[in-house]
Amino acid sequence: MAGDMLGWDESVFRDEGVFDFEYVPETFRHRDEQMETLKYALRPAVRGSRPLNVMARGPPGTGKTTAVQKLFGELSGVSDVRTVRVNCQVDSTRYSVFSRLFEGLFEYEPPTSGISFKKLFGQITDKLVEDDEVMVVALDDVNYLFYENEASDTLYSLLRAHEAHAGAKIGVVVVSSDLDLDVIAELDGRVQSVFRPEEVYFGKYGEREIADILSERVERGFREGAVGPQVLDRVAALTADAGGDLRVGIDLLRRAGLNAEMRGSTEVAVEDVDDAYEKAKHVHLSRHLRGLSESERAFVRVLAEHDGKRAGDVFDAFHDETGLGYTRYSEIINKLDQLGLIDAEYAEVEGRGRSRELSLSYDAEAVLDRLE
Ligand SMILES: Nc1ncnc2c1ncn2[C@@H]1O[C@H](COP(=O)(O)OP(=O)(O)OP(=O)(O)O)[C@@H](O)[C@H]1O
Repeated sequence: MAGDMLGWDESVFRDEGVFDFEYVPETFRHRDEQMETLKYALRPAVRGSRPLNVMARGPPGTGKTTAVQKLFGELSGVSDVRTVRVNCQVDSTRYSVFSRLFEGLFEYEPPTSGISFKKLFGQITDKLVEDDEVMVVALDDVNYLFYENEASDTLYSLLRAHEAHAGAKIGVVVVSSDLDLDVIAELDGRVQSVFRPEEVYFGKYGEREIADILSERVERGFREGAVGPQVLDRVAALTADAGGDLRVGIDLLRRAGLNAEMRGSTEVAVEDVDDAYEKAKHVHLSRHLRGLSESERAFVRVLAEHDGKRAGDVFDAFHDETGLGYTRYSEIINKLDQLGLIDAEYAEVEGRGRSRELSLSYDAEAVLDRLE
């Protein structure tokens, strides 16, 4: 067998586990500012006081969950602080959120016989008071509580815990990746009056930042020399193009590695990345399209017919089709741009100043196929 071919017991990977989505990275670059604000808000907990509440927002895959996991990891090392992260996509009612908190605190599930919310809540706060501990709760993907209309009740209970149960100290970190959702405005007035969180924004990573972050993953995940700078740059460029969700890049690295192995090569090639992207991108495309509303789908359909045209011209066609106005039209453009489904680029137009040109980020035919 040639020297650069893989034997059965060989692999391009050193540790494939670093490409798992649950993997918490060793170093967390380009998020210092966000981590500082979070630490500032939570610091009182270390001194035994109720921390400030925080709202963290930003598009998908920008490190919000990772920031919470890192901080909670550090805080759990400090005695008298309890941390619980709730994934609201899974636990999307007040009752299930508090069941999760109970479990985090007692390390066993609450009785399934169905105790009342009041009782569940009382047991949690009693325990905190008894042990003289502060609890920090992260409501990750809080947008799902809003979709279920449970957000106000859940937050109200958490934020007023110290009034309902003297001595109970709870701080809340709310995390949302739905940029269309104005978290504060959507809450009831009674919650708004007690919820004045510190705000932390997680912006999209740029291409250089993506390459920098992924280079660490490459170092840990691949054998030396398996992934060269060109491959890394290609992955970063495709990830940035697809909207900047770091998960896309991590997934591409892993798939490209598997492609190289399939060829029996010890080195990942740029073509391995491109092949992986060809296959994976439609997975993302279908996922995005499934989540769109009727008017958003209508917009995508119109754009497929007017790919690369100026925003004004596309609007005329969109308006003819749907009867919707310019405000809604702009909102749709911004959302789909954020999702990485379309590109909205400013271009100089002779004699008319700047105007936006709109194009689909995917092949129009592939999009139309999947819209049906
Ligand atoms: N600065 C970074 N350094 C290393 N890895 C990172 C960084 N930012 C994000 N990641 C990785 O990218 C992936 C997505 O990050 P994370 O889940 O924290 O994003 P998120 O903003 O919470 O996404 P969502 O809003 O979709 O839940 C994770 O695998 C995480 O390890």
